[in-house]
Amino acid sequence: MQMMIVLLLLCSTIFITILFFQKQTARRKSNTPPPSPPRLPFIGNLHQLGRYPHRSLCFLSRRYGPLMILHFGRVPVLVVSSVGAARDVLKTHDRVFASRPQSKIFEKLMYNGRDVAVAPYGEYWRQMKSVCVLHLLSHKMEEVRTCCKRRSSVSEEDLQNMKYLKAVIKETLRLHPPLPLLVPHKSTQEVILRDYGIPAGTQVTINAWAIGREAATWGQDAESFRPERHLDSSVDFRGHDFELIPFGAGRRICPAISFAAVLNEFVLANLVHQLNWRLPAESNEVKTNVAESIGTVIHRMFPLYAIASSTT
Ligand code: HEM
Repeated sequence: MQMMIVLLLLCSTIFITILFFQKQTARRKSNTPPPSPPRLPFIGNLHQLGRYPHRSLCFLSRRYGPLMILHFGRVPVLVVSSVGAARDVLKTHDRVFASRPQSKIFEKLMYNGRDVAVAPYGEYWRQMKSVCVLHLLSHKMEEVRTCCKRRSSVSEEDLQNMKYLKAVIKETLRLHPPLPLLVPHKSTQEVILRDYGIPAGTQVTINAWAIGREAATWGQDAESFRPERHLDSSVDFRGHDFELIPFGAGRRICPAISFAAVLNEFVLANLVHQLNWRLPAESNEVKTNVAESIGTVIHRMFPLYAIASSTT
């Protein structure tokens, strides 16, 4: 009997000690912030962003890792640059990171910050988003469908079979996402991400451009435009596959994905089907130069001139 009591006491002491150490380690881990490149007074790391922030951040992430903290002036920003880290933020902790940072620019340009795209996470945003999806976009999609049916010689059934056309659109969005850093997110509570402590109120930037070019996912030819890679792959841009997130993922995903996909496919299919296309003789260099120009969204620095002629 005495032996049993001693054994029980011993087991509970071991158990309590393990619990204590686990708690201590978790506390130590949660106090560790993600790595940061050295910063300058006042401007922080702003000088390292350059003309193409998505490229500079991708370069920095190779040294500091898929989760790093940069300072935009005095504001700490968590930069997310890998498939796994994006999944952690946009899926595992989706609710925590579903808010938006507020800024004077958003206030001035986006209806006092009340536009659905920049509204903080909460009841107002929820209502705006459901209105947006249910009414505006479904109505617009119907409009596109009826209008396309009347004017187009490519039907929706035809589109289902145009596997290569869909692959071209996917490959374009992989290498050239119009919003390479998505729209900034903000955390609303403290969270531990891959052993790093992320305080509530942290601004988050997700580098969809870097993720779309990750060699570990896309192979050694990740930088090449090769639509064929999508023909036998189930990876899609609808927010389930974190390898391809030009529309974001999780609660803040672009509500217009279906609308934009249908529109892109119809327009491209009809342009190719109804017209013959050729390049002006002198434009060979421009044709291959896909340099980016920075604006609200990324676009070509050198416009592509092409000559259309009737197929009849
Ligand atoms: C190819 C076309 C498009 C692309 C690549 C795109 C991409 C995106 C991205 C990356 C986001 C932010 C996702 C995030 O924060 O994680 C977004 C949000 C949003 N997009 Fe789009 N978008 C496109 C077209 C459109 C169109 C045509 C509309 C409207 C008709 C639209 C309406 C919105 C709205 C309202 C949000 C904010 C959602 C929220 O904050 O809850 N988008 N889009």
